[in-house]
Amino acid sequence: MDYAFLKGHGTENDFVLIPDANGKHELTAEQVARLCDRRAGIGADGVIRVVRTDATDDPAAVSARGQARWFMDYRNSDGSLSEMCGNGIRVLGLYLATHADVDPRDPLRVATRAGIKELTFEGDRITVDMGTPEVFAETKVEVGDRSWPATRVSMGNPHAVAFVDDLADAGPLREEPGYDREVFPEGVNVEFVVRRGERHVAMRVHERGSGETRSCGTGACAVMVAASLADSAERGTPYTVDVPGGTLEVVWTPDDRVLLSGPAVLVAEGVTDL
Ligand SMILES: N[C@@H](CCC[C@H](N)C(=O)O)C(=O)O
Repeated sequence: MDYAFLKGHGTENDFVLIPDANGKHELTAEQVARLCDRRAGIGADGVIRVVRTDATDDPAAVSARGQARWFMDYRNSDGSLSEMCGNGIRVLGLYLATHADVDPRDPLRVATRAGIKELTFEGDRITVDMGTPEVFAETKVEVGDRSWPATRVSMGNPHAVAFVDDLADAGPLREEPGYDREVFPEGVNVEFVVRRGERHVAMRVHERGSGETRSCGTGACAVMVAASLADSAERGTPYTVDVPGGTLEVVWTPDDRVLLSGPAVLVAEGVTDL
């Protein structure tokens, strides 16, 4: 069956969007993997089904009815579900502001599996209020025979943030880094970070369910939280987070919310039967 799609990215973290206002296109894991296939499919780090909260029975959408009109049904490229995607939700916001009756002069509330998030638009920059981070006891991550202590942060989805001497230390990241499966029974996104200057870091990420990607919005937030704690930085101090695909800005506000800002781009739209 043919259905519409769009392709977009946020700092080169790329997504296939499936507009599904009326909830007619439930996706299987196999379908998501086909769409994300970079040779036989459209190619992406993940798929976002854009569905109205009153048109799906996903519990996160059901509980957001009356507070958010749209739900981000996010899948990693292997078909697995994730709670949250910081770049994806900004691309979804751009799609709604350009293709639906969403006025970008107003804040937009979007339901996710990690709760309702609010987006604000400023030209081609979109900011998402990611809510309050949770920081847990230190853990560790491994690549080959190397291992690093890591800060465990939840941005609604799980992250382990390791400060390294050089981003090349993580190697080609073709395989999933090692981590404590008791701490992360549902897998984890692993970030490798170096300092670039004051309140300025650079990272690489191995995403749960997608492999190494060129950016990760929730990952950038987790990295900023870990760096800010290590720096004992005053809340409200903006951090610049360089990712392979661009640059993101992250602020941890005095009222304990993490704001993620960066570009979002739509590059194509069409019809597929994948
Ligand atoms: N790229 C995303 C995160 C996508 C989900 C992640 N792989 C997970 O499984 O939690 C972002 O921009 O945050």
